[in-house]
Amino acid sequence: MSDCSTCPSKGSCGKDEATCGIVSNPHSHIQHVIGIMSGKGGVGKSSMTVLLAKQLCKAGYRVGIMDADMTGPSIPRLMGLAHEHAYGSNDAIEPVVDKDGIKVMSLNFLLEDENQPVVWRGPIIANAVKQFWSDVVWGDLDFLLIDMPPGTGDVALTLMQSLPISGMVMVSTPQPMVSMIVSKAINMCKEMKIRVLGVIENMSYIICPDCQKRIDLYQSNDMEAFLKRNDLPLFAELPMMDLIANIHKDDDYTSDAIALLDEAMKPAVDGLLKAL
Ligand SMILES: Nc1ncnc2c1ncn2[C@@H]1O[C@H](COP(=O)(O)OP(=O)(O)OP(=O)(O)O)[C@@H](O)[C@H]1O
Repeated sequence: MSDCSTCPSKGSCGKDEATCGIVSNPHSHIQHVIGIMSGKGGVGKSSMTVLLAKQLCKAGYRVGIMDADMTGPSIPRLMGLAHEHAYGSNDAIEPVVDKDGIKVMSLNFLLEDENQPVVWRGPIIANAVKQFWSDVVWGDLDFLLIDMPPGTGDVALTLMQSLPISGMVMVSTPQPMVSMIVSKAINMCKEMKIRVLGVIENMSYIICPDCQKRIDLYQSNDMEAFLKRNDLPLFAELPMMDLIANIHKDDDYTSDAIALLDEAMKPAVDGLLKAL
């Protein structure tokens, strides 16, 4: 049964207790449920989910990731957990836990082979994603980050209607077409009465390997106007870097590369904590 007193969205939610369909797992106590959304595919939403989780974990928070991108689940690979499986009984599933203690649930952990496609109709996918909330034993978490499916379709709608999302972080890239599509996702959140907390601009620039100078990839960027139009803060700008593309092998990188990424991600974590 839904229970507003234990809900992470208590105080910021537009649903009413009588009609709310959120059924919490009695073994999960989650303080903040944060969705990571983009509207457009391929902009780095899953990568940003993983980077945020790693940074929050480094800062001492207890973190989980729900991979709700059911037809294109990439979190296991990005977390270096591609060969793991999740196990459980009839009504409880244990998440996979990574080397740093980040708890992860993805449909790929339930498939025999990660290359197996999920050819399911929308309502079945929607039910499966709801089970990631109700049946997974998340335990005590400060943050559950949800890697939302790309776009503003059926599964995104189900998640917004059925899960107590405290706020959404939008991921964009510096192209006008992307910000137009991300605007649709922002407007969807508004309609669903879910607070958009801020924006991470990914693939904003590259760093010259010789002089370490920042090189912006596009001459004109309408991000400032986009943020103003939507009254949103820019949490961080992330460079294109090999380490992000290979985040599952972050142990192989130099401390300089790790420090550079930490520095780029720090404002994103600070922005998120401030917005809550
Ligand atoms: N800043 C970056 N630097 C280098 N590569 C990146 C960066 N951000 C993302 N990538 C790479 O771009 C590809 C797409 O990233 P990712 O899967 O995170 O995007 P997505 O928005 O979640 O995609 P989808 O819509 O398919 O879920 C991946 O191969 C990822 O490694």
